Amino acid sequence: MALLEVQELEKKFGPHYALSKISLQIYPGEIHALVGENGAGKSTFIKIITGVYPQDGGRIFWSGKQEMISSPKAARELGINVVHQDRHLIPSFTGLENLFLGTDYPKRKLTRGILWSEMRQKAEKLKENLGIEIDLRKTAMEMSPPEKTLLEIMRAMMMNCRLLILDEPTASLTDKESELLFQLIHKLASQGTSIVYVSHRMDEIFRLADRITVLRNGQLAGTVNKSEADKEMIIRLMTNAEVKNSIIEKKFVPSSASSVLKVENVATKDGKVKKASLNVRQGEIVGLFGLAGSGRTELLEAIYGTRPIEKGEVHLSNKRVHKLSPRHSLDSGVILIPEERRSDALIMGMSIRENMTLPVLKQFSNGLKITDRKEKSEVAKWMEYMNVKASSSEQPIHELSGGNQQKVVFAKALLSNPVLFLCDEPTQAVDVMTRDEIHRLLKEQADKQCCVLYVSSDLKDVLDISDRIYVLHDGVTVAEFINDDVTPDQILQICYNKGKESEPAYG
Ligand SMILES: Nc1ncnc2c1ncn2[C@@H]1O[C@H](COP(=O)(O)OP(=O)(O)OP(=O)(O)O)[C@@H](O)[C@H]1O
Repeated sequence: MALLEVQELEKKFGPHYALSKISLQIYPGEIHALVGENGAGKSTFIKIITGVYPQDGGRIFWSGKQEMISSPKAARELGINVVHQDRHLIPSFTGLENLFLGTDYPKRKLTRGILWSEMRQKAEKLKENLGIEIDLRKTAMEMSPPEKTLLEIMRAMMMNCRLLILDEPTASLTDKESELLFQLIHKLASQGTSIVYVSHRMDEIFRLADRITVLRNGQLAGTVNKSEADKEMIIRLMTNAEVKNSIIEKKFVPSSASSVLKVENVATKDGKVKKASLNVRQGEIVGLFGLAGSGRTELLEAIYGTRPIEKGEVHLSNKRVHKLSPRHSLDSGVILIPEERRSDALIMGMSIRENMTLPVLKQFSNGLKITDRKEKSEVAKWMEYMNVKASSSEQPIHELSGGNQQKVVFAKALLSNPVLFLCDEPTQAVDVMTRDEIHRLLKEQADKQCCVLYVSSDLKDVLDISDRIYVLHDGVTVAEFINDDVTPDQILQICYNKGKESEPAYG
């Protein structure tokens, strides 16, 4: 019997169906992947079965019994837990405190004092059962992304989870860290826990899933056994179109080409970047790869001017910048596409149009007022170009799916005609077609004599797009490769062999 069965599930936002007559079953111990283009309805489905949204139609059965999942608490009581991309941990709490969050701490009968030793014992037992090595004395903010994911999975299992939903769990993990996470997922499934695995990364889906459900425009495009499917078939189900294989040609930009960015021995005040040196030339796409905690985001922030530097020099177009700041970067045509785009790149209360044109309103002014027509036609052009799925440019940005928000961030960046893109995980959470689209677009920009510094935790992503690659380890740039015949292994060897301290925390 299915653990979870939904029949003809529906959800409407205004006149628009986000989900229409979805029926599927999840069996005990099954790893079930849920895939679909950005805006296909995956998050809406998860929100309904975890009690965040009420359904507008259809039925939900749990172990054969019809249920109304009216709140997240009701979902947890049934045994349904979700680990989100935006992790739900309290940063200043220790691992142990976070683990017991939302549960009744065990207390002494008379004094009501918390029984920490009992909590520790329970946590240790769970760690042993799951084969997890993690230091629960660390606070959540001291933990690396894989450690946080583990902690959330442990927390779910603490609550007797029977259906664990993982929403893009590998988004900021490297291949090796992901591989270890997969082992844990298999272990959970073999112990009887059902897994719903949401991801845009096809390799992982085929590596992990028993069955794959594809959503398209809020409808069920199909559920298939992995053994009977291949990537092309899944993409066809997602898009209803033939697969285009786009390979980005790498180019060799000679060292005599004019330098747009030069970073020399930069160290940040907080010590996250210790000694970084690199250069990016006109027309070039340069990848920056490192494990979680290597300082890749921090280096981009230092260059952009949001993370103070203590030592070293940054030169833009051969001029040393003495006072790095976001204002100076914007004025110099440097754009940062941040990893935390929801909080750092978009204003959730504003519309798509307002978000896109806010930094460049001057472009649309005739000296006296903003010319609406010009603004709207530019916005429409970029929305079409980026294939943003929305009811209109006036739709509030918070109503868009995660991937469509990412597309708006890109469109906004393009509107300001940058000379240098600093991209931090730009393809995170976007579907495979949009990933190719973003690559193509950056390539086009580079061909127009712009240039790109590209950070991604997905090594394949870096190898697919970059002309040259720097490797960052513990805040230090330790290697540089021309991306002609360099292999993923060569790069990972450097990352892992440079220091044992960056070993991921799995047992
Ligand atoms: N609160 C809301 N108000 C209005 N429309 C919404 C709301 N939440 C989602 N939608 C719409 O419902 C549709 C499905 O969105 P959903 O977030 O479920 O997609 P998704 O498959 O999870 O996409 P992604 O891969 O980009 O995260 C989209 O068209 C989205 O704009």
